[in-house]
Amino acid sequence: MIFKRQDLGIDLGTANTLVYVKGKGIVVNEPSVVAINVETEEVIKVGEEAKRMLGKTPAYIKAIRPLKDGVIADYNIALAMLNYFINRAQNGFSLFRPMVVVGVPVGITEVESRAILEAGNEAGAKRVFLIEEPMATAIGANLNVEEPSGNMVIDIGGGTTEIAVISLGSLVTWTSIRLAGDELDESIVQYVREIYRVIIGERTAERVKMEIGNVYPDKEYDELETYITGIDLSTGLPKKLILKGGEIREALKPIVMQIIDATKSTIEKTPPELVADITEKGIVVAGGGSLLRGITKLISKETGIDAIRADEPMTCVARGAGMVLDKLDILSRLRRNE
Ligand SMILES: Nc1ncnc2c1ncn2[C@@H]1O[C@H](COP(=O)(O)OP(=O)(O)OP(=O)(O)O)[C@@H](O)[C@H]1O
Repeated sequence: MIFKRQDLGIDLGTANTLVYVKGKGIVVNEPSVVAINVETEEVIKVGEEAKRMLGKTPAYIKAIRPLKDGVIADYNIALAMLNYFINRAQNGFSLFRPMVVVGVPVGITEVESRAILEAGNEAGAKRVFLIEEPMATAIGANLNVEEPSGNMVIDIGGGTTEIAVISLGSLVTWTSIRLAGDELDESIVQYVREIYRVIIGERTAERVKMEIGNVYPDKEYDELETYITGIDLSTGLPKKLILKGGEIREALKPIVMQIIDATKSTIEKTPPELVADITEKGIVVAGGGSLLRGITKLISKETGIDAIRADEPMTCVARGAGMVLDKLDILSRLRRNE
């Protein structure tokens, strides 16, 4: 039993859900996947164990990702997942209902934000606040978002890429595109199908991206390689292949260049004084996509502004969402349930 209220910051992500507890740090960091029994609708597994089942379930079990493009796609499953993670974060029963701050994409609609507010409430939160992901990222990356000076962040997640310039505690310019890690995986699936006539699943594609994915021309990256096994389209039988870093860079390029274009257009919309600040401080890159080899170099080359990967780039949103509970000025401006 817990006798003190424990407020939470949550990154309810398309790929991963993280929960930050004030004073304790990140206490939940698991894939946003739920396995259910389709006959009884009972939840079988949540998180890592459910992710291992993706693409490998018998007919009566379904492994579901309840978020798509950063928003709830399946309300009941998302609620079950949120419930489970909030309970885990609180380590069992608590006497007090927590205040919860959830990171959400900037481009979220009214209906989409209401779904998250309601799910948070039903999952036991006393009050739910929604913070725009780039703002949470910036706070989590320890940028001084309240000063009258431009700070630029790019958060490349699983479902969305969020780009924003922040000054005086608010977003000044931003772009949110529904193109991120999932689409990078999909481009690897397509590449292998087109070039080798072999079908692979999304989990294999994600592994390839993590092991040899790269976006900046470099001999060292060209030489990276990994093995995959897929199904040969012409025989219907398994086929082993070796994939090389150079070809994966080409496969990822169309998506990555759209992220670069969105970054450039955000800079173009930004007032010159703030661009001058950003040029001095650099662009902070976070989210799982910031781990792609060469991404900061590519952003620097394409924009002419230094890009730096945030420390612990995959936990920035959850940490920032938790830390904003102490920033009353910003907290008071966030969307919340009444
Ligand atoms: N080493 C790596 N190289 C490239 N991509 C990676 C690496 N590690 C993780 N990723 C990718 O990062 C993505 C997940 O990032 P993150 O957890 O920041 O997203 P999310 O918060 O769940 O998504 P969103 O913000 O879009 O809702 C996945 O697509 C994953 O494949």
